[in-house]
Amino acid sequence: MPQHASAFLLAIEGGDGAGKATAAAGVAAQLNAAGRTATVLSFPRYTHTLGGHVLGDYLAGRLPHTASPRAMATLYALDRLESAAVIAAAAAAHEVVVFDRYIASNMAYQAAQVPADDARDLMAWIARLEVDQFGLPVPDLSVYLDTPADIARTLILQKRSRSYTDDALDAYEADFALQTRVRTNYALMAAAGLLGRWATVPTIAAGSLRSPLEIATMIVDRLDDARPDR
Ligand SMILES: Nc1ncnc2c1ncn2[C@@H]1O[C@H](COP(=O)(O)OP(=O)(O)O)[C@@H](O)[C@H]1O
Ligand SMILES: Cc1cn([C@H]2C[C@H](O)[C@@H](COP(=O)(O)OP(=O)(O)O)O2)c(=O)[nH]c1=O
Repeated sequence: MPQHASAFLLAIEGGDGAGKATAAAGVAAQLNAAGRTATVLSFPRYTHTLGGHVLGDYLAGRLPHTASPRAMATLYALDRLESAAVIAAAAAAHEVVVFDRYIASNMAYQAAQVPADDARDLMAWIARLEVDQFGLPVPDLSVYLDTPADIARTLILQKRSRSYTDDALDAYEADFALQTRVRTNYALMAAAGLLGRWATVPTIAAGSLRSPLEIATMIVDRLDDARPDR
């Protein structure tokens, strides 16, 4: 198996229904077709980790009470900590590891649950927890898929059924105001370069959704901009 000690870590980020899973799969397919080995890791890993199982129960509304944003952030971070060996193995065996959500999701979503004035502090707290304390790698590039909330909602409702809930919308997806704050947080993180380098990819052009192929191509172009020597 080829070893790529310095695999490029590409995080696909955005709100629910922004098209992340589709884009992540498309990017990996394009890279693999070009002979550049790539794999996708999706977070949360609901069925693989203890943290993921608990999160699935929470998102499906099966837990008896709400948890604080810091407690929730810790569960999501635990899911990644439990996956550290899987991340390392993927990075050792591929040139590019594509994350379908990563640490920035925790920052965007949990900071959307606190007053706006406290959002930056919570984002910094999560980055310290995951990177400094848990030792998780910072991505080489995070791509923010900028999909307007109304389009994203339509896409969510088209989505296949999920492992942790039979509902069409999970607890976060059903909260439209939350999705708007999440988008604001992503824009802030991308502008400030929190958690490393960012590129924003608008999924809408002239009022219509770009094709999955076009979106994947735009992301691969950003990846090559970030790593011009490869
Ligand atoms: N560019 C696109 N054009 C048309 N449909 C799309 C596009 N991207 C995603 N979809 C569809 O929208 C739904 C949500 O996409 P998905 O990639 O699962 O989003 P996310 O992972 O961000 O929640 C899926 O049914 C998917 O097939
Ligand atoms: C990975 C991650 C997700 N989230 C949130 C974003 C989503 O609203 C929710 C579920 O993630 P997601 O995998 O996008 O759910 P789905 O299976 O519906 O695509 O968890 C965090 O708050 N922190 C995290 O670290």
